Amino acid sequence: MSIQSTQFDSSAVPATVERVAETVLPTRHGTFRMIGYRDSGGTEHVALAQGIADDADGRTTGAPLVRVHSECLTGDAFGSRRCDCGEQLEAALAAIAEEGRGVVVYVRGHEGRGIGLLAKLKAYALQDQGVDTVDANTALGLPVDARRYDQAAEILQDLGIGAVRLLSGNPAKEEALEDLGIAVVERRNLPVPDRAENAGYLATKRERMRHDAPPVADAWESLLEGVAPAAPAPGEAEELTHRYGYLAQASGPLVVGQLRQSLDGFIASRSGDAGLHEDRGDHGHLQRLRALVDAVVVGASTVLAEDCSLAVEDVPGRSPVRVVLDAAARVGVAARVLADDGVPTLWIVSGDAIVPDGLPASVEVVRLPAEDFAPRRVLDILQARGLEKVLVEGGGNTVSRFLEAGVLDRLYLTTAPVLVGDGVSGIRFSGSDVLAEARTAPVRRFVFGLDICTEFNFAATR
Ligand SMILES: Nc1nc2c(ncn2[C@@H]2O[C@H](COP(=O)(O)OP(=O)(O)OP(=O)(O)O)[C@@H](O)[C@H]2O)c(=O)[nH]1
Ligand SMILES: [Zn+2]
Repeated sequence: MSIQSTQFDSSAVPATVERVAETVLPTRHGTFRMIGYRDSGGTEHVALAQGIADDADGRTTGAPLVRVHSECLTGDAFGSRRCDCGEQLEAALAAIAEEGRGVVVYVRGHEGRGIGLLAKLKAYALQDQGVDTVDANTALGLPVDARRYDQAAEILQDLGIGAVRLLSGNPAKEEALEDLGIAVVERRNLPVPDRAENAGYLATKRERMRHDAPPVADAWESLLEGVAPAAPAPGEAEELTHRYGYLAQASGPLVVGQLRQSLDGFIASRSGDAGLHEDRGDHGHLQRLRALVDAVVVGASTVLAEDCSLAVEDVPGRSPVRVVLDAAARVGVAARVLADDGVPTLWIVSGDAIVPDGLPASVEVVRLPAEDFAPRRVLDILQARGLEKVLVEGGGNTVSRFLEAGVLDRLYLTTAPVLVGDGVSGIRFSGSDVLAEARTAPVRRFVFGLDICTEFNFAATR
């Protein structure tokens, strides 16, 4: 059953609003005019406005952004994730501040779609037992939606607004305002991601209350914003969410290692020829890892062998801060990791290493005692700079040192389908005489072209 319209006949009792107070409200989205109203039933409402009532007669030109926001104590004040109200309110204030123009009409008395706070909590209790939001109201003998919009319309009229671009996913709001004489020239959904906790509620709003379906969000863009889509589309979106969701959403320190080596465990030939990495099946995977971390760590030998830039290429995303571990300062000024390309670099060298003059301002030289290049120490330096998510990218020696020090939360060990026989080692560490002590952890396995990647989840073993 689809609920076709609000069930309250708003023409029955006019809700005359009276302007009672006006002040300013500085918020994290900038300063708003705040205008307080009381309706004839005694309910108090507020409007937060920027840049309106701009013509000589105090009328508002054009059609500003307007959010008619239904009071929701749990979502707006407590940040509840049962609904999306709090995030919609934030997004509306942000959108208005960005245009420098618009209004949020905050409608009190709309709590619980007009049934009140405690009735909403009772409805939540029923939903905890599996009833959806529509049937929960009905089971309580209450209307599915009892909201009226005449106060909001009157407030808009008081602010000289006759036409709006409405920030809402609810067509019933648009219809109600149109009926009350406000022209809705456009209606758009606020870009608020679905959360695992509110996915069911939002799905019911869409299926049974005519709310707009969300725009098909680009899963990768959401991951870059630190949100794993709750219901990614099957295919690539689902794969990326499954593979990188933990990394995108992590808050706090997280250290990921990656290394690509030949099937027999080498990263280059005896003479240092690293040609096996020119055409890597896991190229996209490496780029995505870089895009999701704050900093990427490499050893000097890798920089000397490959002159890599460590930048994010071929996928959307920001390049991480580069961290070059180079006790003897062997990397030359011409190296791409030291280039002035908009990406900061921490060049970690020993106390007495000689560093050339004329480094770009984007390169910070950090000096450590030569005997103190321990992975833990390096991570502390990064953390002190707010670089929490770290990718240890190479080479074999560096990744092995971080592995042996027990600081890797995950390791992506990728094997290329070649046998090198003898050469520069990939993962090597002191190990144990007892095979039962061999390093292991829960694993996931990914196929990237002809490469096979094994992800060790060491964090899960701690
Ligand atoms: N009765 C009831 N009310 C709810 C529930 N979840 C949220 N609400 C209330 O619903 C109101 C917001 O309505 P929504 O349907 O989420 O959204 P909308 O305002 O119609 O549409 P948008 O403009 O897109 O936000 C707020 O007053 C909330 O308190 C619920 O499970 N039951
Ligand atoms: Zn809510």
